[in-house]
Amino acid sequence: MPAEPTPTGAHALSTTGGAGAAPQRLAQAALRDLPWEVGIAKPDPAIVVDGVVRTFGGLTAVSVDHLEIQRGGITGLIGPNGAGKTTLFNLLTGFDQPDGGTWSFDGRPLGKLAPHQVARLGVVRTFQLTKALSRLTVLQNMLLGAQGQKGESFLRALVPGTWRAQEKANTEKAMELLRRFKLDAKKDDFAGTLSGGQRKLLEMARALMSDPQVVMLDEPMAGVNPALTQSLLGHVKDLREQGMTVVFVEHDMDVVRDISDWVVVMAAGKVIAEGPPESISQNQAVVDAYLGAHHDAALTIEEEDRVLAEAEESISREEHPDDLRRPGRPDEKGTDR
Ligand SMILES: Nc1ncnc2c1ncn2[C@@H]1O[C@H](COP(=O)(O)OP(=O)(O)OP(=O)(O)O)[C@@H](O)[C@H]1O
Repeated sequence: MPAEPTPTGAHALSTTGGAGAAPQRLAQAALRDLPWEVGIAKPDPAIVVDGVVRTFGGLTAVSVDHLEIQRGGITGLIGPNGAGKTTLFNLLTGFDQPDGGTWSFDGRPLGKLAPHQVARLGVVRTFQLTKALSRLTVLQNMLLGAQGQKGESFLRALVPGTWRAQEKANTEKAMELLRRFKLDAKKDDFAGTLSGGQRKLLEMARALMSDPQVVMLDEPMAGVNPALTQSLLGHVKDLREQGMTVVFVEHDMDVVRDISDWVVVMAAGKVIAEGPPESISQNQAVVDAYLGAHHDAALTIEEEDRVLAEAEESISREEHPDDLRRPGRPDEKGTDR
């Protein structure tokens, strides 16, 4: 465990009140000086999770004892594949229900609410565009966002009359967002014709149609080319500048380090570490559970040797498929059985 910094900033925040300063700057300052402890209380939490457990058969996908997400900050959620990040997102936004536990936004319990109800309260998440959505235009997708992310019941939202009264205002808002995300020229294109990066931008823009206070982004940079990555990163930072609370799942540690004010690390369903980005690589539990196991980690010399030996073996097998008595194959030497 790293040495704990003195929590001067958090206390300074609560005593000075920071009159006139931007809320997001205060959030960042407060987070910077918090102890790096799992479950640590935040000065001004937007989301509080308590004892949330989700099992699938015998597998515990999520088991989070206590987690607070600071208002106005960007929190990165990382962990190896299968750690439970997406399941936690699903639970917090009403797309899945837990076996037990409670969670709240601004002190209001969010349990047992449907996704569009959670969205109406101000918490939205991005999710993969479905095939059906790809057959709607960019603008239609945006207008669906205004319906509070009903998701799969989008057909109902398209029935004339259910949204006509608000359509003009919503269209203006949608166009404004599309301009911001540089997608306005594509408003009449089918979403399915957009590139991966443009779809991510559309997802983010659509999430903003319901004026959220908390935005949860599930791998916003995945599949995005480097040119658009910078643009997406800029948009995520913009959300914070506008006072929103951002939680995002990401595998790319450079991205995590670049934009996170705070990082939460999950492994096997549990939060195993939290702290500012610079704390993460210093935490042995994280290195063991996450960085060491991660597919992006550089190979050690021993691993490289093993991979090379396996490749040579495989090439040799292809070149001499009939040579079953080749030396170096343990199962044929009769010694390893
Ligand atoms: N609907 C489901 N039915 C059965 N098991 C599930 C279901 N959803 C998730 N799981 C399991 O729960 C565990 C957590 O999965 P989850 O997708 O939340 O992990 P993750 O951290 O988001 O992983 P990744 O980084 O690969 O997206 C995994 O073992 C997964 O196989």
